[in-house]
Amino acid sequence: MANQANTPVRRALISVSDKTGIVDFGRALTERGVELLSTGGTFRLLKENNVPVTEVSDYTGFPEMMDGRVKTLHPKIHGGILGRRGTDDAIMAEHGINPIDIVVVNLYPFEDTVANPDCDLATAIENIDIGGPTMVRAAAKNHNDVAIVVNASDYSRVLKELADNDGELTYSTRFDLAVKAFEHTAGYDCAIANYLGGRTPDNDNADFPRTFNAQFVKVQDMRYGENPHQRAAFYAERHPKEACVATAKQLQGKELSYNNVADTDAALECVKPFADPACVIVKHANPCGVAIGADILQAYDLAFATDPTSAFGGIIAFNRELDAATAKAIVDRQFVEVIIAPSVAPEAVEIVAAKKNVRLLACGEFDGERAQTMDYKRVTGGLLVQDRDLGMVAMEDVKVVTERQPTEQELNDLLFAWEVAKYVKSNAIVYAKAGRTIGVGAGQMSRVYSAKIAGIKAADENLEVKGSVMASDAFFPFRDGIDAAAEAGITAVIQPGGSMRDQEVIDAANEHGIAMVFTGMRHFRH
Ligand SMILES: NC(=O)c1ncn([C@@H]2O[C@H](COP(=O)(O)O)[C@@H](O)[C@H]2O)c1NC=O
Repeated sequence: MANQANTPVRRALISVSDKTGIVDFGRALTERGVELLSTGGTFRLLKENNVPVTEVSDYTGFPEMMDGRVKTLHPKIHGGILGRRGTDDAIMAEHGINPIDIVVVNLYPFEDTVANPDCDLATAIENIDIGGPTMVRAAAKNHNDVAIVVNASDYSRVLKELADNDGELTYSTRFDLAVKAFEHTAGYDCAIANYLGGRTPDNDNADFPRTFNAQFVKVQDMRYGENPHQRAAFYAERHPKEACVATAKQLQGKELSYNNVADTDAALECVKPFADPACVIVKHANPCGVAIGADILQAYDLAFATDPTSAFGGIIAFNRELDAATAKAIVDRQFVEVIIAPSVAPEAVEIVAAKKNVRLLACGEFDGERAQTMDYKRVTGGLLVQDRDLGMVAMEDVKVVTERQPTEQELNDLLFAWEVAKYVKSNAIVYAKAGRTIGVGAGQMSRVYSAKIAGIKAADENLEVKGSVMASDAFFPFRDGIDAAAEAGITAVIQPGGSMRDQEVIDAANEHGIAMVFTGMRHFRH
């Protein structure tokens, strides 16, 4: 039966690696009359700061030994934590075990240790905390009577509650702290299993451990998933390494939906690599308009003009602060689900407020630097794990394979189109001219149809394909794609190359006077 009553805090065990705030917290506990027990380093720090404290070894009668491998692993400690008040009182008294009412522990910094490329196995193993998680789990299990604090950010909350409740903690706080504690040790064990599981005789592959252990933290429950009959929630990494939708600040608007999150991610990822002011408009995970400009207003106008039909209800991402003029252009012109930018000018916030449902997000600055994290894709019964596609060719990496060299303008447009194609679902064909998309063909099962669709869309919006360049996310298996491009007026092509029939494709380009470059890198996206 859960003990829903408040429980008094009379004795604390404090053993922390990260000693941030511990002196103040320990002192505040003693000022409430709480008796402190503490391990070597923590004990010394508290004592140096004149906080009354007893060393665990004095209490147990056993010294810390084996270079700290055994400090708190003693029945007088674990009995004091695990003993059920009211049930185990007699046995505790018989063995001189005093109840410990609050455990304050954070663990050896295993993840930080192994993040150092010079860390060897012996160092990693010494940084696997044993006594700490044992106490954390014991206290969390016995949350009926004991509180467990694993994070310095909870010190003030605990002190406030003790002050408000005459030195007692409520059941809901103890339960919440206990769940946090199990989440903490679960994450800790994930890191250990991943590290060691990438170094076994049968799996010497540090980046792909024998079991895949990950921890994500819930950001929000969602009304539904991709469709209304699917349940959904959004989870984030504990420490995302770059600006992203998971940590973006929502300044206004309705709650983000499942599809909003997915599409906002697609838009933000696509806009990040551009150095010039850029705008990406995404619909159903594909960019339907992308442009760079002198400023983001010009970029937005050009991106919108690619495909105003699809931009309706789209997601718009920028790589510069959203200013008032651009905000006004958007809200005056179109229905938009989400706008995301590194920051939003106060006047722009006011302008978007006129459309109260529009979700407005500020994700923080990004400078083109991307973290090499993993991408996951669920399949029935399994999980595909791969590097994020951060590969990108530079101007000097591309190889001209045709008789005609691309002009400087064509080369700039080719690289622009190539950058966009990377974020278009395969088969991806992008027509571009002067730093803007002219037509996007996405997600077709044959490359030639993606090219046809890019052309149809451009024609529908009265955009002239003639004089544009074309990017293809993978090689052309036959010359038909080049023939179709020539007919549409494409003057230059960028593609990975590598087809059995590359020569046939090059010959076709030469026949049409098209300049073609190979990147040697493919960008499928499914
Ligand atoms: N071995 C033990 O019995 C043990 N008991 C507590 N610890 C850890 O020792 C650290 C604190 O040590 P110190 O107070 O000596 O700086 C904490 O991270 C705590 O989780 C232990 N260390 C590792 O297992």
